[in-house]
Amino acid sequence: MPEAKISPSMLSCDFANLGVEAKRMTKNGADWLHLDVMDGHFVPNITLGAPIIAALRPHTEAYFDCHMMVSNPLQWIDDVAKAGGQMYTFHIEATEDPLAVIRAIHAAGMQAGVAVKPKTPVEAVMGQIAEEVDMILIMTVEPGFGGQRFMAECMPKVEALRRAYPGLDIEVDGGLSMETIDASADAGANVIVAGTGIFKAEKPSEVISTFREKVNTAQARFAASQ
Ligand SMILES: O=C(CO)[C@H](O)[C@H](O)COP(=O)(O)O
Repeated sequence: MPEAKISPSMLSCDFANLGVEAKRMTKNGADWLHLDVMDGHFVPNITLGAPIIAALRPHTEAYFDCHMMVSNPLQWIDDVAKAGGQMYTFHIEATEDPLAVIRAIHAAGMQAGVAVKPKTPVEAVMGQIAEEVDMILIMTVEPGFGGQRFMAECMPKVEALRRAYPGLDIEVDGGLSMETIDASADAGANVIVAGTGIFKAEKPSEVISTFREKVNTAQARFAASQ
């Protein structure tokens, strides 16, 4: 049964204090840190890249969950691996040869994730791709910016994946909060990314522990029904 992993999106942190913010999240119970890499081409925004990941690496032992919103996913694999990235999640929409990208990520010593945008059908990552990746990310907003509305209409994709791949890590990202966690957990997601919902909360530790409890309860229910 895949366990809950809560991955605060550093997109919502104080970028002038990245190391302090990373430590604040792990102190509050975060399992992973979600690093949103944007290149200004795949999405209309620019955030951080390998040099900043490398600068952050000595400040925390947290697992670096790198979400690569870039138009050429092969280009950054070695840089991110050297910088200390551990999960390298690329977008299925950004490549014509996803298996080559997955294999290059594994060859660089990282885990491989594949992400799908809200309008991309889940079938695009099922079959051979799902069998080779370590995680599938179902975007619940259009990638590019934090603070957007959660798209519940993406939940059937999570349900279909969980039915087909009971042991797979399935991540959701975008608009996750105390109001939207139930829909995500009940659909079968076990890796929860939240920026605004955690960083802007009065008590981030309570949000993180609630997310974890809801995911683990839903996963146990799902396992019992198998
Ligand atoms: O990938 C992202 C945007 O592309 C962010 O991780 C995501 O939107 C998180 O922010 P929030 O929880 O505020 O929606």
